[in-house]
Amino acid sequence: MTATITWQTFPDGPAAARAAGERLVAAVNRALAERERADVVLTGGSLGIAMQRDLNGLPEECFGVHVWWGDERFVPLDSPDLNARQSSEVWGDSFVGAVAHLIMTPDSAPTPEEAAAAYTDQLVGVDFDIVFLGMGPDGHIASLFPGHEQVLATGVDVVSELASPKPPPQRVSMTGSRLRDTRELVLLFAGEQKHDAARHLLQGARLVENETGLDGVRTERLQVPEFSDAQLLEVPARLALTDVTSVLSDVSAADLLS
Ligand SMILES: O=C(O)[C@H](O)[C@@H](O)[C@H](O)[C@H](O)COP(=O)(O)O
Repeated sequence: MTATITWQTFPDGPAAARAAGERLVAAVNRALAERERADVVLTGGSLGIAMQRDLNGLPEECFGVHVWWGDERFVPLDSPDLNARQSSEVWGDSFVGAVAHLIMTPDSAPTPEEAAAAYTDQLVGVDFDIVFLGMGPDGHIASLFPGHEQVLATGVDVVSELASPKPPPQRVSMTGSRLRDTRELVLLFAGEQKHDAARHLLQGARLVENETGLDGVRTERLQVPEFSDAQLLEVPARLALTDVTSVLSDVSAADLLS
């Protein structure tokens, strides 16, 4: 099935991260108002962590907010590499009272497979309000890497990765189908080193709308084709392109397509 995605362009990575943080706050407040519960899925990486800093507008007490991680590095709880640790270190007073659903680490799970199975159990019946994903220069999202069979996993919510090309090698990741099953999805990336992957990401896409708001933010809408398994394996970030996806970046789609 084809999808129509939204693409917003910002002057730089920090500005895109701030916009992502605003999306997070809006999604939490809307979900709390509607169902007294909000389920947000965070990610690691430079912008994935930066967007969680200085959040304005969250309730002082975040009861009913459930925080999940789309992927986690399988490292000890006290490791500086742990995505959840990096998140909580930038939260400050945000998310007081929220439930943080940590993926098990080697402190409590003997293997990444067991951590993946335990997270699968926790996720039963959970509806995501918003999912955030970063993209690596190789086109990976979460811990779904080009050429790795986990990219095409179906009928399973969480997988393990034992040989990640991005250190650390052992990881746990939600699958493409679980990450796509959300009310809103934000794919966030910036920097020259990501532009090649972004060009590939948009292969076969067609620009259908283009406007610049009063705030100077350019918003484009693009139709993306249905991707084959081979195309998903080549650029796993294609999994993130759905009708509810907004890409927040420092480069416009038009520039990448030209
Ligand atoms: O744990 C991780 O490493 C991630 O979840 C990973 O998918 C990350 O989001 C991208 O690699 C982008 O990271 P950068 O923004 O640092 O390039």
